[in-house]
Amino acid sequence: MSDKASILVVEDNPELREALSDTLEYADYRVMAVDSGEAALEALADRPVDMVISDINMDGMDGHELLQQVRARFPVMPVVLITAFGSVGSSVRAMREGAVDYLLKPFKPEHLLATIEKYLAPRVNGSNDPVAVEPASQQLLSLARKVARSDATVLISGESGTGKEVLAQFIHRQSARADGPFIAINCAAIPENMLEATLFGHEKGSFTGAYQSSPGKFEQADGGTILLDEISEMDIGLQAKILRVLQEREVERLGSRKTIKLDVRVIATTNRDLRQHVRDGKFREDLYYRLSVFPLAWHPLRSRRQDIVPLAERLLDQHTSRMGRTAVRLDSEARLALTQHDWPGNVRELDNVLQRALIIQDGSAITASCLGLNMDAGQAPAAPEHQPLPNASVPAESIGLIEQNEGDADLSALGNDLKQREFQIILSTLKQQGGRRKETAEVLGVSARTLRYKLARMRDLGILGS
Ligand SMILES: Nc1ncnc2c1ncn2[C@@H]1O[C@H](COP(=O)(O)OP(=O)(O)OP(=O)(O)O)[C@@H](O)[C@H]1O
Repeated sequence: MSDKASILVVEDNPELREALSDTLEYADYRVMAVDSGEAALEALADRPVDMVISDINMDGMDGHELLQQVRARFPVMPVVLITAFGSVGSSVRAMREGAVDYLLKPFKPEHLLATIEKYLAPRVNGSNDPVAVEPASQQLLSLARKVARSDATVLISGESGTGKEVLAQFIHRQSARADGPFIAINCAAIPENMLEATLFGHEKGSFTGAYQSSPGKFEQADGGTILLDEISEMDIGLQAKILRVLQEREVERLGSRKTIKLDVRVIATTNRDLRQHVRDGKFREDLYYRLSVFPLAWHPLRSRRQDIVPLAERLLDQHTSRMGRTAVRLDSEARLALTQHDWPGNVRELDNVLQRALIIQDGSAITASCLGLNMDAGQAPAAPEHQPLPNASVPAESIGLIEQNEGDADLSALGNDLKQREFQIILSTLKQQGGRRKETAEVLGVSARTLRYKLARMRDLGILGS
């Protein structure tokens, strides 16, 4: 996958469009150029874009309206509007409506590039950064990026395997402490009687077996970040000591009276509802408030289905390159099966399923049957390889019926099963028609426009590649 940022240029003047595209391509951006607001929305539905640069004065949908539509669909997408010389009103309006900036015609290529650099988020598809395609995940990442710039304590919550540690590392890397250490400690994995010494360090002879002095994790993290993973599992007595460290920013090793000043950013994670834990008397309320200065929550994977396939592709890339194997892709039915599954074990479960699939798969593609997901109770079986041509009236009805529920983006809601079957029918018909959309629409008894819309939705969910 390319790591270049992708820019959508919207300009109805062909010469200017070409000049913009050339400048951007020359600067090593991936460029998509379209001539209208309507075409821009189609392009955005079709493939991932990092930034939109649009002219204001265009026939049909103008730049202001496009800005509104983009903001409604992709709230964190930076949009820069190009305004005509002298139209101060337009530029003010653009900023008020949420454009990150405007460019006044005529502008120099350097000015265009500097503006882009300023607003383009650091690439999130670098091999270590969290995958975030679902708008809610992108928002979380954008919040994380903002908080990274401060020294605020962060509490990351989320079910097990959602990516809390990945997010904590991301915050560290995005912070001014990036060159300092990142020290993670799993509070649930260390025996209770050892946790205190592990965190705070100890002096020689401070307890039986302490033959040498040793710094604790807090000291090791000095100048960097400490991650207190699964903090909810920490003994209530130790919680008081952590609170003191957070307040005083200093530690004392076990068996020592010397205080050691600390410069550490603290990130904690929990897969429990920490507030409930407080109500149950198992977690100190004062520590809870200290930690949750800036709370961030990962949704479970089943609530961010657009992340599933991109995550799967990232994980597959990582495994195949580690194994020295050539790249392996997911076929359409595998993508569908992945998107359908509810992932109670979140990304960790996804990773396990993919590793298992890599072992049993012997071609260059992973199919739905390699994943073994349809064996789970409650899952609709994946479409067979050669599904008979569906009766035209069935999908036509189902498409019409589902159309009424289009606003309902949560596939796990009622009607989920029907939608999944619809996707399977579209896929198998497309396959039978050799990918020809016109014929596929005819067989399904729907308009080309409806089919295009359905395919764009399937692409959004990662069921179809772009
Ligand atoms: N957004 C993401 N992008 C890339 N990889 C991810 C992402 N989220 C999770 N992973 C991968 O999934 C696995 C689980 O992630 P992680 O350990 O961060 O989860 P966790 O929420 O901290 O889990 P636990 O609560 O069980 O400790 C890791 O292998 C991680 O690399």
